[in-house]
Amino acid sequence: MPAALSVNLNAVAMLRNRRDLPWPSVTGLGRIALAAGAHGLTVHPRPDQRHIRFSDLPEIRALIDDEFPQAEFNMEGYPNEDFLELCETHQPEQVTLVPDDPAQATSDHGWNFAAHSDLLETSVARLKKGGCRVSLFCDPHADHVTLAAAKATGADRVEFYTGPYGATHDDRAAARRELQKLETSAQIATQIGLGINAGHDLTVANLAPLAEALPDLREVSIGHGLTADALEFGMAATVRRFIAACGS
Ligand SMILES: CC(=O)[C@@H](O)[C@H](O)COP(=O)(O)O
Ligand SMILES: NCC(=O)COP(=O)(O)O
Repeated sequence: MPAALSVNLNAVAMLRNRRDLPWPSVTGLGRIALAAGAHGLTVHPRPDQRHIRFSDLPEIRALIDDEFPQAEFNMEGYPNEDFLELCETHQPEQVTLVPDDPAQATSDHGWNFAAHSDLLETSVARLKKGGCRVSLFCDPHADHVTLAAAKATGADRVEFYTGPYGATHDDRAAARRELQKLETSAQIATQIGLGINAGHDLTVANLAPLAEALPDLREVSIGHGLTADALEFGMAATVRRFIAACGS
């Protein structure tokens, strides 16, 4: 079965937040993504709301419930009390717990599962009680001990952090080395019964080799590269609309 695509709306929200105006519409672009066949929508609301605002969450929940009931809402974040309460309120189908510090520009590493086992076990149990699937952000070179610690938290899946793979760009030898690490970790995860998600800096170019190397990949969440492509491939048609609006 091909990996499901969850479209991350953080980049759209960040663009929207440049002005005190309602466009680009986070929910509107979420609707376009789901109508085009995306399996779900991902948001990573951070405490400072610099991308997704907490006020976006009920609209996205309603979009899925009212128009795309088969789709999934995936909320990513650090499991502090505020985030856990947001999840309880908006009931995403999946929560991805990420070890982000509020000062971090973006997510750049997976959990140290053993060091944070108490926090993770408690959070996973609380979220699962509310009916969510729980995934934990995980380094791409995770070994058996690390993945066993992830499994021991009670989580359903891990999301492999693909930033280092994405950073290899067109260095094919480096990309192969990063893929090898992901492939090994993914095999261990599958053996011990953890589902596999992946995300960060994925693109059309690097997605196919990843999917081939990780046959059990369940879901990819993609925002930055997908939004960049949406701008690039939508630019010409948009310029034509504006030229037409300038008059003849
Ligand atoms: C968990 C993760 O990998 C992140 O990629 C994140 O959700 C991206 O968010 P930003 O686009 O806000 O950096
Ligand atoms: N979990 C990763 C994600 O949602 C999107 O990451 P990116 O494509 O914006 O790097």
